[in-house]
Amino acid sequence: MSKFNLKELGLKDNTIKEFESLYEGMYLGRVVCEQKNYYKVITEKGVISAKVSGKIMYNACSIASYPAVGDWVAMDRDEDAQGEAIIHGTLERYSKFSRKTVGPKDDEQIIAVNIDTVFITMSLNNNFNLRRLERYISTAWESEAEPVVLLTKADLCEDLEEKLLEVSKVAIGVDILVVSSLTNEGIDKVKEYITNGKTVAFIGSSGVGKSTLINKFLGYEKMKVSEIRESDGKGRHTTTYRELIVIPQGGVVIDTPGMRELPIMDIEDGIESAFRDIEELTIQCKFGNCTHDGEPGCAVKEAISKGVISEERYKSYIKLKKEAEFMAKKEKTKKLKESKKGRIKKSGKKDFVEII
Ligand SMILES: Nc1nc2c(ncn2[C@@H]2O[C@H](COP(=O)(O)OP(=O)(O)OP(=O)(O)O)[C@@H](O)[C@H]2O)c(=O)[nH]1
Ligand SMILES: [Zn+2]
Repeated sequence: MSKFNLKELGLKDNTIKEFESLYEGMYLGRVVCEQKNYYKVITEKGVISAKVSGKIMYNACSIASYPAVGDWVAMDRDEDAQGEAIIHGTLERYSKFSRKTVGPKDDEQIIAVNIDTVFITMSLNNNFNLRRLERYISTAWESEAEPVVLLTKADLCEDLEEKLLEVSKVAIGVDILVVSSLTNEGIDKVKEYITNGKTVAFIGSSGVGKSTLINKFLGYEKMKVSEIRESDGKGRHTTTYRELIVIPQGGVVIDTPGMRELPIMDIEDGIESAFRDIEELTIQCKFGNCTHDGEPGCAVKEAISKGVISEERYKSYIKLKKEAEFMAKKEKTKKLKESKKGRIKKSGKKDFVEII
């Protein structure tokens, strides 16, 4: 008898179609977590251990081509057999939240895939930073999941109205929720997104209260929560790896370790969506090739001088665009090199412990 209904775990019709056409005789599962190349995968019968086939390893172009938390994978061994199942393929992802790895390398690091909603979690005390929020929102739009801004620790905020106004100016077209795990304010609003067949991910800095919230949805303390010094808002990293969690009342949650930085990949489309206010203005500039740097009839400069758009937001937009353009160029060169080389071997070192 089946223990889990895969549709309730987020399986979509397109994935089923793809699976049936490509992986006859195999079975489907969803990656729960990954550590040192070993995967935990949830199937209809329960959670099993798995590893990728030699062929996947051989053909992998980068770490990002390996299965990630939230992926649907095709496996060949019967779930009741002893030992690990072998993953033979990853089904197409309908959304992917990723960043550039921290440090000098330009590799992509996948944070979560196949998510319907990405909760951009930011606390209303020390962690509050609009520029960082813009970075997260841009990445979230690029991911193809629906971004929702989740402002936590409302109980520690004394100027909520003001902060909400500021957030509403940068989170255009994005739902904004305010919660407190201490008073339970707003928790039900978050629950509305976590329903049967839906997958949500909590993303944000360390210590903003992601695990505390997830424990609330679970009804028990699954996720370790570390004490945080409220004086400077700094906390130890508690969540050390990404994990997919099935919520008993329905829905799937992906918890991710707190991020210190969010270096971006080539997310130009995401930036366009996040900064649609500025993008719309650029079309109104007198000159089609306006650089918004002092030309006459510049709608962007005019909006800034009138206070419609803040100078800081505009600078943030330019900075992100430059970063994304740089990454786009890098990606292009890298793809060219890869196609010449054929493949890249995965190094043994993995990124599951996220001290970043
Ligand atoms: N005052 C207050 N404290 C909270 C709230 N939510 C969480 N905290 C506290 O904030 C600290 C960090 O919470 P976590 O849930 O571990 O934060 P996290 O985002 O999961 O952190 P990482 O696992 O490091 O990414 C703990 O001391 C919590 O008790 C809240 O709504 N109000
Ligand atoms: Zn202009």
